[in-house]
Amino acid sequence: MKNLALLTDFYQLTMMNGYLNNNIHKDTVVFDMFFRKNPCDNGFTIIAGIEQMIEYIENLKFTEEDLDYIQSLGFDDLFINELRNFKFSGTIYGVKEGSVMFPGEPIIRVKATCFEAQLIETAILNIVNFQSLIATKASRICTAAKGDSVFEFGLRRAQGPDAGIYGARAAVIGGCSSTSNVLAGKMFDIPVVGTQAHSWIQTFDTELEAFRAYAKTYPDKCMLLVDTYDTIQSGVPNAITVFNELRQLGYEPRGIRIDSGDLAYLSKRARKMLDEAGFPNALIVASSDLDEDTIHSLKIQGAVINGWGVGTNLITSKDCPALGGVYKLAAVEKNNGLIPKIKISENPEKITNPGYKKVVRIYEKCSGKAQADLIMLEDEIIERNKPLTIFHPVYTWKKKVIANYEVRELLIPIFEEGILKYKKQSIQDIQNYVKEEISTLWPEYLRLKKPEFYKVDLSKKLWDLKQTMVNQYKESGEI
Ligand SMILES: Nc1ncnc2c1ncn2[C@@H]1O[C@H](COP(=O)(O)OP(=O)(O)OP(=O)(O)O)[C@@H](O)[C@H]1O
Ligand SMILES: O=P(O)(O)OC[C@H]1O[C@H](OP(=O)(O)OP(=O)(O)O)[C@H](O)[C@@H]1O
Ligand SMILES: O=C(O)c1cccnc1
Ligand SMILES: [Mg+2]
Repeated sequence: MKNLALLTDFYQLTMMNGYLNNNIHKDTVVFDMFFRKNPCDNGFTIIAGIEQMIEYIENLKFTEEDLDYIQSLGFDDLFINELRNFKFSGTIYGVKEGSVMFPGEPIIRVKATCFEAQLIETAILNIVNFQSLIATKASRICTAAKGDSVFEFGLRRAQGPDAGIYGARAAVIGGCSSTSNVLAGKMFDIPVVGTQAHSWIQTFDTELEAFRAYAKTYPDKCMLLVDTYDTIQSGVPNAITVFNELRQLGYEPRGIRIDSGDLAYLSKRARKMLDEAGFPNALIVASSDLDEDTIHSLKIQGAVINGWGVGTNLITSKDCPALGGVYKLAAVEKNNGLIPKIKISENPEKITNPGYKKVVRIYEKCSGKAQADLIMLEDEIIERNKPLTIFHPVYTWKKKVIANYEVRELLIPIFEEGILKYKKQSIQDIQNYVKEEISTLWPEYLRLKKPEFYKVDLSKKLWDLKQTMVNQYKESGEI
């Protein structure tokens, strides 16, 4: 990964310089990254970008050129010298890449000097927010496609090169089978696939010539774009002609792509024509401004489509263009102990959860399904042989007693005192992990429209701490 040391907001530098000036820059603090709302009103969020966050931290070093630039912004030698020796030496816990997470839960927990923890806020959010957004959008589209292959075709519409590259990675994590993006294919070992554009068909004098030329070059992977002129009158009949010629040469065609028109009607007609011509295995791929709603609707209409090429709406997450992950101070170290910190807000949902925390997922033993998540203070222990009572953090009378459960801690070590502990995984393994994670959720949380809210509760101890701190503030005006 390129040098991203300057990929931060200016105020992080001014605060770092201020901590240094006040000689508190080596004080340890704890920050949590979390989000408040699932993208696209989905029932969950898939976390992606953990490996890029790791690369960013590992490569975090200021070059002399960077330092010259920072100095030109008005900082003094003391600050520049401190930055010259910068190396991340803190501890980061986070969820495994591909985890399914919910609003309010710590996704990444940084314990580091305030100098270090402050610098990395912006890049962590930039990296993890975007990839998690696209992974979640991809998962919605793949859910609508019900197991059919979804091809990521969005590079030309992505918000710049990085979004195209990392969006393709996230799309595959979320369930897409491949990308058209060759650079992303190389960087992340993602399968790259493609058909041909209308320009290929238009370049030749006739559609039939164009199909023949393509089949000659790629006899064993011949997928033909049939909608340039008239899908039913010319595209599909010409494709069948060329498929018959290929078969005589001993090759089986791959199929056709339809990129415009009424995809339900055209796919049904095309399927019938291909079947009657003896090509029941020829695939029908559709593209054209698709998203989860259109795919869902096409399925209901009985469209006969085997694969879906999805570009713009996926790579830009068009209906929900940002995931609002935030990074909030939760504790500061004083006399070797961590003092919890809280951010008060008029909006109760925005009051942060104070303290050094962890998050656990509670699974029903018999079904293996996730029941609820519990945010707890790090030193709390669940006595696993006893029933567990959880309660709603706002409507506290809403209680649930869970017996026969298993518990899993979701935050795992990523860096311990600057040393990398996280084992990177192949993209295929991450995609499989996402599928496993989703399979632990009851179907109510998987609905694309109005999914059930998954329970994310606070432990009694954390809830008490939060109330005490809020009350203390309300009574004295101070924390
Ligand atoms: N049967 C269908 N039901 C619901 N939506 C459909 C159906 N068929 C196509 N669509 C969607 O309708 C939209 C049609 O787009 P548009 O009106 O731009 O025309 P087009 O068919 O793509 O033609 P062209 O590319 O020639 O302009 C696309 O978003 C497509 O996914
Ligand atoms: O529709 P999307 O989901 O963004 O998928 C990618 C689109 O990119 C290509 O055409 P392009 O949009 O460049 O031109 P066209 O729509 O005129 O075919 C392709 O044929 C798809 O239609
Ligand atoms: O290979 C394709 O068919 C393709 C690639 C990018 C965008 N649209 C289509
Ligand atoms: Mg288009």
